[in-house]
Amino acid sequence: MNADLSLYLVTDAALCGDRGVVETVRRAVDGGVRIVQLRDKDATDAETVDQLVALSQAIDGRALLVVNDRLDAAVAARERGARVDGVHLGQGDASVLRARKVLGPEALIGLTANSPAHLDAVDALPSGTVDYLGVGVIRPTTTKPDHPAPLGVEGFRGLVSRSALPCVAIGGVGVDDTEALREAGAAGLAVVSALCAADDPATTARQFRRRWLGGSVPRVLSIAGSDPSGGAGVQADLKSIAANGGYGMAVLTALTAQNTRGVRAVHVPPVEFLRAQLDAVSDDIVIDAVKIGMLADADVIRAVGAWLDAVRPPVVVLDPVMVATSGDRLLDPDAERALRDLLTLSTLVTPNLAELAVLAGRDITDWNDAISAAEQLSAEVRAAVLVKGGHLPGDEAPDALVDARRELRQEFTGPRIPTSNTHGTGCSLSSALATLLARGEEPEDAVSAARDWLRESLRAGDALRVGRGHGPINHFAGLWERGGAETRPAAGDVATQWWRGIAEIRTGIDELPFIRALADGTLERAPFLFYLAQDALYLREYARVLAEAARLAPTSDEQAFWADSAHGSIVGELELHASWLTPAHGVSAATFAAEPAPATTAYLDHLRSVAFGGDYTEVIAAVLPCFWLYTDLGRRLHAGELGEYARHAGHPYASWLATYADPAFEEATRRAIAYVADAAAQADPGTRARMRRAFEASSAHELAFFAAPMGPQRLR
Ligand SMILES: Nc1ncnc2c1ncn2[C@@H]1O[C@H](COP(=O)(O)OP(=O)(O)OP(=O)(O)O)[C@@H](O)[C@H]1O
Ligand SMILES: Cc1ncc(CO)c(N)n1
Ligand SMILES: [Mg+2]
Repeated sequence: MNADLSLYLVTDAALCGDRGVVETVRRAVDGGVRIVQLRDKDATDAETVDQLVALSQAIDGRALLVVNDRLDAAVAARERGARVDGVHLGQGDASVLRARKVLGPEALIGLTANSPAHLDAVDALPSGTVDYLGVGVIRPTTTKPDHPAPLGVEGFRGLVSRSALPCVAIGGVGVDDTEALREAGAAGLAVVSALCAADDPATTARQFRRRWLGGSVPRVLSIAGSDPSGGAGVQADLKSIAANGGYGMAVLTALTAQNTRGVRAVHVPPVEFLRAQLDAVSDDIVIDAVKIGMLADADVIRAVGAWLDAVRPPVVVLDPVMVATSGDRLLDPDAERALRDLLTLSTLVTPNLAELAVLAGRDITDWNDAISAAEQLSAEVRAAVLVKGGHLPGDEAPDALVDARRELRQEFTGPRIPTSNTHGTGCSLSSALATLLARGEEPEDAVSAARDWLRESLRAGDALRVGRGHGPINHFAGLWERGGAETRPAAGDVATQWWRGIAEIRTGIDELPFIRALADGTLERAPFLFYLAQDALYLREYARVLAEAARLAPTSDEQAFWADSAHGSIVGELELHASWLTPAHGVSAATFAAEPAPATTAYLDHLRSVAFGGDYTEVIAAVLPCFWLYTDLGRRLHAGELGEYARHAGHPYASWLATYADPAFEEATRRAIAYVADAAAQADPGTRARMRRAFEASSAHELAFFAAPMGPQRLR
């Protein structure tokens, strides 16, 4: 069996807690877990059968399901209609020979092995008895009380090198072990605590996936029609996949005779030949994502559906191509109905407005309508839906990502690019998304990165001069414009873009009563003290996050810089206490040692969750607004831009104002911006999108933090 063992979840009911095993598994599979092992030593056989039935429903074929030890329960669950793919057996459990006999040649059978003697015993079995080995434990772990001495990565490497079978590393495996274990020869990571006890198993699973695939190239298959003019169909898909860093493959559903002005003819090869293409790819190659485009007719749809059901790639992006940009129908009405069944096998569906109306079975008259139709469709087919606003009238080209299961509803807006060269935008977008999702990007980040890339490609389309109708986009604009293999934006452009992106937040800060009163000298003592006390609480924790940035820094310059900044924050915190806790100010220690306000807690939670994720680039993006917004505000206050009185020597808080207009602080901010912008410019598009999200979230928290001293919370 050509199973993808890369991310293997082993359940532990106690660690799943109130969320329960079923919900934990559902979310972990959403995030890219490829194989689930039900392991519950305390459950009775009858309970195990019930759990297998429930898990099989939650997994819904998206990952493999095996059970630890309980061969009879596996058989009984199969009799009740559950899809149980196999068993994992320990050295002391039922014989693997018996398991193979009972479950059949297609079943997945795993065996625990943690010594050379175990490996020799496996070698002595008839070939085809065992599919993979679980080798561990890697580190000491509490989830297996009777575990043997930990192997560590080197012990694992030694055992794996002697094994002819794929080996999954198990026992105390955390996200930070990913690269070392992959490099040591692991076929996958078996994870218990890190996933079962995660806040959100989907996010953690994606983290594992990103790290596992880090540096490697995702293998992305397009199942679509051919457009000989090269702007749409598999031709566009292969270009998009390549432009977004994937290895592209293509299975043809249909050949069209079309150009930039329209479709002249369609030829659909026999469906047996489609099946032969699909099997040829999946029999040999692990597929990280599938993009589905034009499907021609109901037979083709059913063949693709059956193949998907058997292979279950981790990411399926379905672009329900029904009508070409030229207006030509690309699917017959019978097939439009069959298509709905395929949606339930998808991760993400990307209809344009007309397609969404057909799929949701209702009229769509405006953008709000479109979003609610997308929500309805998402709930019905249990997939995320990206509704595309490319065909809306007006100056905006919005898209909206909705996922009813996650109650997610996020809009992406941007000015419409003035061009008629939009042939194949839908194909290109969906393949870019498949590629980014295959790398484990969060769906929101994938959409944001794919849109940035698409917009750049749309802007460069006119210069291609292909055809006299709706011409194609330039998929490689980013690559070619900057010469050679350089696909990266300039650091300066990143900084400008990010700063512009928070313009509304900056204006919001300027307009706060607190800032206005600070600028014109009318700020009262109570809100100012409230602010300072919260700031002292904030700075202490902020220093810890800066220290984490120092810990993760790739160069000693950066390490020293963040460590200095951490030091500066602690000193700042102490100075705040020292300068205001004086009889002259009449402030008691009790007033100053206030409880954190909700805005403070929210900001710190955000910073800590980014720091806990352990990605240097995101941590420095998250700490940047605290430098940048303060320097900017300090400079403008000092220059009297927000009110003349801020310059007055008699300003009640003059000494405090001076600290933020300090040239040394300004220099630190300049360096922080440079480190973050350089890192973002060099990062892959997904990382860049995550960095930007962390930056924007911190900026929004800054606004809320400044609002708190005079906000409704405070006045309550
Ligand atoms: N002129 C434009 N400016 C900016 N973005 C655009 C423009 N036209 C389309 N887009 C974007 O292109 C993507 C495809 O949207 P569209 O609604 O055109 O899909 P589609 O009709 O499926 O495309 P296709 O005709 O290629 O099948 C969306 O992200 C949309 O926002
Ligand atoms: C082959 C093919 N697939 C999709 C589209 C949608 O643009 C097209 N025009 N041609
Ligand atoms: Mg389309």
